[in-house]
Amino acid sequence: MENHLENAAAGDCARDYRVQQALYFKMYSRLEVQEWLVKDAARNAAYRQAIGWNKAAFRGKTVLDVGCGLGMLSLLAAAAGARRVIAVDAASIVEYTRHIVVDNSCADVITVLRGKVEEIELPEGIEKVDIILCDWMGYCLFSGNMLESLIFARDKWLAPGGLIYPDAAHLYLGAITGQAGEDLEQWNDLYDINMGAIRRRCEATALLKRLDARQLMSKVVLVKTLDLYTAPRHSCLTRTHYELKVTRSGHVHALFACFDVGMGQYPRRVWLSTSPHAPWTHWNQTVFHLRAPLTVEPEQLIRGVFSLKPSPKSIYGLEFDISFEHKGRERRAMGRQDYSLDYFLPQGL
Ligand SMILES: C[S@@+](CC[C@H](N)C(=O)[O-])C[C@H]1O[C@@H](n2cnc3c(N)ncnc32)[C@H](O)[C@@H]1O
Repeated sequence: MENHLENAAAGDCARDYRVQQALYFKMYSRLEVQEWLVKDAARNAAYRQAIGWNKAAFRGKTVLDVGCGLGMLSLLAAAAGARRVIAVDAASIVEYTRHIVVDNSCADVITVLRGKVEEIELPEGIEKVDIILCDWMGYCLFSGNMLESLIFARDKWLAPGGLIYPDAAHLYLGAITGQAGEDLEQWNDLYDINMGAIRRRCEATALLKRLDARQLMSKVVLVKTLDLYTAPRHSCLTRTHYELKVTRSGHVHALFACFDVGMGQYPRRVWLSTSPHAPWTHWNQTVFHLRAPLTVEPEQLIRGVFSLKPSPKSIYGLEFDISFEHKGRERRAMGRQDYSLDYFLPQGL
């Protein structure tokens, strides 16, 4: 009986996994989602520069574009002189990518394959690739779980000494104050209505927000570094102590995370940053609201442990466990909060 139940549960999991994956690729088949990416000016400028400034690395090379979408990175690689580009994506949008490739006179260089990178075969005669391009980063760097697909492709096909774009990533944590009306207090009395239920939801959700650099109350600190040449599977798992030094007096309403990725060879290396100081990207910043604000002064410390792991409920989501401690002039505050980040909800899809 127990076995039967276990098998049924395993069956449910597998079905749920397939449903989630189908929804994920359906989302990426929507034009507005791809449009959002190909119109993200800061993101595109970084890829354009990194590939365009490193033409020598691409000339005559075989390139694999993992999750090619509308093929922008493949086209940049072709323009940089790649001999052959294999563009792979499981979303149906790639039927348009085939036309884009033809319309840009690249059909002799770029081959578009529709399928999951974990399931496709490379075209005959290609055993290894010299370069892998992959825009794998999700919200808070790791949501979307695409890093696993990049690692799969790297281990299977990247030739010794081959290159990955981007090949390095850093995740940072900082403290912010809320803009007027943006802190959680607003939900207690919104036009005389108690919306405390939303407040409680916000306290348990990692929210995607476009922060203004003037909201920063501390410098950011590094909580994760990744070298994509060596990163093992499940690299998103993180548990690290952090220490934020406050830079000015006021109230800290939330912690936030942002990331950057590096690509290209020195001295023509390019960094794509999602910091509030950098130009806006579709990744925004990820905000972790505190239940109660901290009253802080310059040089004081907010310290604690930042933990991140894949969501047990969603292949593409993340869960965070963040503790903090702050010794203010008047009182000592300590706390620990859990947050989840669902891949689908933030885009409202
Ligand atoms: C963030 S988009 C990037 C699109 C494109 N590279 C660009 O830069 O505009 C990620 C793409 O990867 C695709 N993708 C994600 N995981 C994949 C996998 N395991 N196999 C094939 N395609 C995948 C998605 O369908 C989506 O189109």
